[in-house]
Amino acid sequence: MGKLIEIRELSKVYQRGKQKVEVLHHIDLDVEQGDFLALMGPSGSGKTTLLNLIGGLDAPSGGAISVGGQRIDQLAAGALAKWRASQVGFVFQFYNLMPQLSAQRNVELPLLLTKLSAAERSKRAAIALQLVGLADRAKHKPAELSGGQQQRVSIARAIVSDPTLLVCDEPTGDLDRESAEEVLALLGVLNREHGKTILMVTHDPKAAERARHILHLDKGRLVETMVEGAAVA
Ligand SMILES: Nc1ncnc2c1ncn2[C@@H]1O[C@H](COP(=O)(O)OP(=O)(O)OP(=O)(O)O)[C@@H](O)[C@H]1O
Repeated sequence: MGKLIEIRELSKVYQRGKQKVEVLHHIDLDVEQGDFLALMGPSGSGKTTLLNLIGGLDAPSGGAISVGGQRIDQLAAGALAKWRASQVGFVFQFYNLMPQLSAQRNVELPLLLTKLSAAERSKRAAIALQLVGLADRAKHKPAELSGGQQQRVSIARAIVSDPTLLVCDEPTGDLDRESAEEVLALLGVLNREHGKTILMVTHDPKAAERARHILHLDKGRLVETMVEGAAVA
């Protein structure tokens, strides 16, 4: 399938008062197109930081990140935002839906940044909601949906722009087992049948088992895993 993500010598330093704290230490990682990668590790090990760098939400302190051949660490803020809008879908633990908007309108939101007509936006959002099994909930507001349904709306929002990469930060962290399984099954379908490359941070070993590979981060370093084809470069 080929390589989608190439990370070399990636580091991230946060300034805390006068102190510098290096939370990622020279990370090397390759991710194949079509992979489904679970990222595990203790609290504070840098998982969210790494995910946000790969998704272009934050800039590294050093090193290189290429996604689809594009050096995203070298893009200026505006170009990075454009890249992100077209290439990455984000799924968060607490859904981050707009409470006053219907499911349909929430899913349409990323398309407001495009030149698509209102009719086309509406059509694409309806298709995305159908794909996550919530066509009949399009008019509901988030408060009128269960946690699992809200997370599926947020997944519809993440895929509505047809991005290559889905970045999921503890997507099942706020869900009961049954809803978590539904969300994981949906991510599996998006990976296998729609070719989405998925990076998922999780604390849940059952969630991690649904991925193709599991990576462990410890104190800002990737540690080798025993899983087949471990992707540490
Ligand atoms: N904006 C920031 N400024 C300063 N320090 C930060 C910032 N963001 C994160 N950190 C620190 O970086 C370290 C790694 O944080 P990160 O959120 O990436 O860890 P994590 O592995 O995702 O943790 P958790 O599992 O608890 O979500 C932590 O020590 C955290 O306090």
